[in-house]
Amino acid sequence: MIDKRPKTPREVAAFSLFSMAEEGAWSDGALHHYLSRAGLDGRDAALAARLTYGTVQNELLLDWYLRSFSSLRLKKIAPRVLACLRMGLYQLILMDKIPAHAAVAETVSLVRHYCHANDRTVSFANAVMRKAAEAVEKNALPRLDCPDKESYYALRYSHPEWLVRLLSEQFGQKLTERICQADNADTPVSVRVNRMKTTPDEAKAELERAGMTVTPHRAFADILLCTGGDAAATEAFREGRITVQDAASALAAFVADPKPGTAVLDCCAAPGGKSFAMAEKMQGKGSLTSCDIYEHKLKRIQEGAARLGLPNIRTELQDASAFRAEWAESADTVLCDVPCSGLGIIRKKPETRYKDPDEIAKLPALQRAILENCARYVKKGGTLVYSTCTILRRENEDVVRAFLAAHPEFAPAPWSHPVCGGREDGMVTLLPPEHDTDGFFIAKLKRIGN
Ligand SMILES: C[S@@+](CC[C@H](N)C(=O)[O-])C[C@H]1O[C@@H](n2cnc3c(N)ncnc32)[C@H](O)[C@@H]1O
Repeated sequence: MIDKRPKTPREVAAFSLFSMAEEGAWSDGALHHYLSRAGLDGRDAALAARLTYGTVQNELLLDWYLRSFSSLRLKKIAPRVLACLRMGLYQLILMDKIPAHAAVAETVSLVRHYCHANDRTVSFANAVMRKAAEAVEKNALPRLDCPDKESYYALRYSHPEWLVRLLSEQFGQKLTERICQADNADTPVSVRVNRMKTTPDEAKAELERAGMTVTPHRAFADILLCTGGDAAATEAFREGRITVQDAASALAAFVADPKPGTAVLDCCAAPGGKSFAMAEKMQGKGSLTSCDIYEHKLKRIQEGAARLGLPNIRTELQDASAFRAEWAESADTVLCDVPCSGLGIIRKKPETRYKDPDEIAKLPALQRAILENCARYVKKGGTLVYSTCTILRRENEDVVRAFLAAHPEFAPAPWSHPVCGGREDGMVTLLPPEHDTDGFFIAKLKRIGN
């Protein structure tokens, strides 16, 4: 992280982008870090967030424009300078409230002060920004001429073309465009109310008193959507009356439906969101074993359980693809919330879209191995839930269908919820523009027998 304390929204955004480029930081983590150091007021903090996320969300489009204004190939531009120019073009081309002279002057100032730039580099940045400002002013930006709709969506909404083509095959062109749009929209922070400590009405009033605008989720009573503040910095959060969780993730716990006093295994549990929701449904009674393959992540689960007042969560370091003989047929409910491409949560983590597609293609084999292994822990008559935060069929229905074909002892278990209605085949793919949730997949299966 950069040592200097940022003082302005643009400095916060630029430092966040530098940390992403130089240290592989996540956008939300870097932004949170620099915002906490800057101590900006609410409006400036919102501007810093918009500049950071907007630049990442539109990176491919901004680079496409940049190529027509830059005398240098993008590969030849130093990473910090490139980040500043992208953010500058974002303000000029895609934001409507920033005066052009401010976007130009502030970008050049960032390059001069924070990019180890010599005079030539500063002049270069100035020339790029001035050319872009002139094109915007004369309404003479280059047109996005693309050979087909998929390549247009890929450029317009800065999604990799391989992803847009896969989504288009699965969902059709219209819905694919809406998914890409939703991925770039401002998203409220979603919190789930801990019913063991408060009610949705009380939590809403408390968050409003803390200055936030709070809207209950249209179909999920425990979920409140918050804007205008940091829900995780409130007393309600610190004292465990709320936790940050999307409706889709909370829905997975609802679907698992663990009863008080039963034995539950959460195989890929960190940082613990679904374990917490399940433990609350169990009213703190029974045993919930929350496993992860990374020891340091178990601490996050323990801290969350303590904050929320959930005595029945126990953590275990365990590889979900490796068999633990003593756990065979021991759990009433098993949740496999497997590692996945994360392509359903682009609206929260915009850089997820730029992950290596070759790495993503390897995931179904691991997901299948985890499901196969953890299914062995389900008691006869027990429940197995498989979930991901991706919307790619090959990580979702394909994994579950292959599993069911090989395991006649399991069958789909129907369920229903106002978020998505009745699911006769036990499965749902949630989409941000349709369900007001993250993109997500949930499948509920039952082990046959008593
Ligand atoms: C999608 S996240 C789980 C999110 C979590 N269920 C929640 O609701 O907060 C997947 C988790 O699986 C863990 N993981 C990855 N490979 C694993 C494996 N082979 N066995 C167990 N956990 C694994 C990751 O460390 C990560 O914490």
